[in-house]
Amino acid sequence: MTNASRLPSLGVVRLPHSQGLDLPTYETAGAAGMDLRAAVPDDRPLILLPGKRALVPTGLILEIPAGFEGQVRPRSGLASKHGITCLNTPGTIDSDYRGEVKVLLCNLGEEDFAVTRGMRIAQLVLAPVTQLQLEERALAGETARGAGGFGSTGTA
Ligand SMILES: O=c1ccn([C@H]2C[C@H](O)[C@@H](COP(=O)(O)OP(=O)(O)OP(=O)(O)O)O2)c(=O)[nH]1
Repeated sequence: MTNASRLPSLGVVRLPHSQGLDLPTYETAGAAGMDLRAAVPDDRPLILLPGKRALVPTGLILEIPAGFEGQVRPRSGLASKHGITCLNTPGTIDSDYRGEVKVLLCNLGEEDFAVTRGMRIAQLVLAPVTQLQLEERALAGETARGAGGFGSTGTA
């Protein structure tokens, strides 16, 4: 049995505008994220002006197994070379979401950036999530930290 066949499966549906594009892929054996591709038209790249944002279609619907989420994260190369990031990073893909996965790209660089068809624009990390039940209490239990936070332990 290979490693891949032991993994829980991630369902994927290709919408018409992503036909012909490669599915998201783990680029290396140990990659945490699979790269998501832009499903923009071949003849109409999306031009992202400096300081602007755009919801970029992937043309994919995912069926993430219950107990997991998808995190849409920026690619560090695009960020360091062009200032391209995901505005809402990490974007959350809920396991019960059945709409098209989109990537909220933002151009923090100084130059126009062209998003072309098939460009690997972000990465999807699947992660386990836990839901807990909220239980209202009159007082919070005591701890050594108490209400200290936001730098209360210093930096040295
Ligand atoms: O980068 C993202 C973030 C979210 N989504 C989709 C999947 C997610 O399950 C849904 C809702 O996302 P979220 O909960 O972050 O958005 P919201 O603003 O709280 O909207 P809602 O009221 O629909 O939950 O939108 C994306 O396609 N890309």
